[in-house]
Amino acid sequence: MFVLRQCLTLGTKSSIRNFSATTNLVNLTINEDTGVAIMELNKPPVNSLNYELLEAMHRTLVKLENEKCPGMILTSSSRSTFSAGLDLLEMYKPTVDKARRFWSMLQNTWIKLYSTPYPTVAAINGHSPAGGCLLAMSCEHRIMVPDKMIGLNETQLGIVAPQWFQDCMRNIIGERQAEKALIAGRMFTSEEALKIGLVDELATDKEDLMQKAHDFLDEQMGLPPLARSVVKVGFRKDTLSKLINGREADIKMFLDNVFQPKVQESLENYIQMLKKK
Ligand SMILES: CCCCCCCCCCCCC/C=C/C(=O)SCCNC(=O)CCNC(=O)[C@H](O)C(C)(C)COP(=O)(O)OP(=O)(O)OC[C@H]1O[C@@H](n2cnc3c(N)ncnc32)[C@H](O)[C@@H]1OP(=O)(O)O
Repeated sequence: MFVLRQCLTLGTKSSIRNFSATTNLVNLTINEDTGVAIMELNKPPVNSLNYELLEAMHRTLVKLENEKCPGMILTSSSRSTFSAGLDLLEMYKPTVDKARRFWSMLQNTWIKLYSTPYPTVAAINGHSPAGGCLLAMSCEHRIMVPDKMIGLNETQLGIVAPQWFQDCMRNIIGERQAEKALIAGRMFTSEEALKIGLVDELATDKEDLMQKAHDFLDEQMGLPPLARSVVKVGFRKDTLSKLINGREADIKMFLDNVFQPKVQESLENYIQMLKKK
């Protein structure tokens, strides 16, 4: 069961309720006046997406949906990184059961995030490679601080971004740009990402980032919510249905590939390179 611990109630002009999932991997703050939720990933040092973080995100998204959240900002407690993407240790020499459970939770979390009826904005306050970029792309709007990197870099690691990761990118930056970016496993600076439309706005610093995120939500929350969400989900339904109808095949793709000696070798070299940095 999703147990939430109420940590603090601030009686300021805009009352804010702070919650922490029992794991503390996700900090959830809800503004009592506006209902806007801030979901802050909190798995130091780089918010790598392991099973536990994905599960905490999933539970938080279910809670927000049940409570008819009007808008959500996704951000990170790390100073350097929004999310370093999938936790490489989840894919390095896992058991079959562990790998299956991990991939299935990744699917669950993405389906929930991509299909929220309420508006979502990624306040990207740090690097956002691979699975981190997927999270950002799953929100409706992306705002990023300068001088950070974002993109689907899987090819550079000797692995392949799954079809639904690729579809998310194609939906945002178009066929040609996505093809070039995915083949190269290209990481974009914040400024380059703005130029190709991978992010929508740049912010000067964290404060400006959060202000811009709230401004976006204010605008969206002024629209009739049902009409807004029908249009949103209509745009996303093909991408969603492809995964929802092909979940088992997607898990099989992951299991078939992740245990390939070449993939394991690439992962091992990459993990070692990161540790030596
Ligand atoms: C032959 C092919 C056939 C087909 C194959 C198909 C395969 C299909 C299956 C696979 C599909 C999977 C899709 C994958 C998606 C992903 O998301 S993979 C993850 C990609 N992520 C990255 O490349 C990011 C790697 N990290 C970084 O670049 C940097 O860490 C950073 C994010 C830019 C932050 O830099 P900095 O602040 O300098 O921190 P660091 O010192 O580098 O790191 C701190 C510690 O964190 C560890 N770490 C970093 N990233 C990860 C990670 N993703 N997972 C686990 N751990 C990570 C890093 O090792 C450091 O650890 P310590 O040294 O122990 O402190």
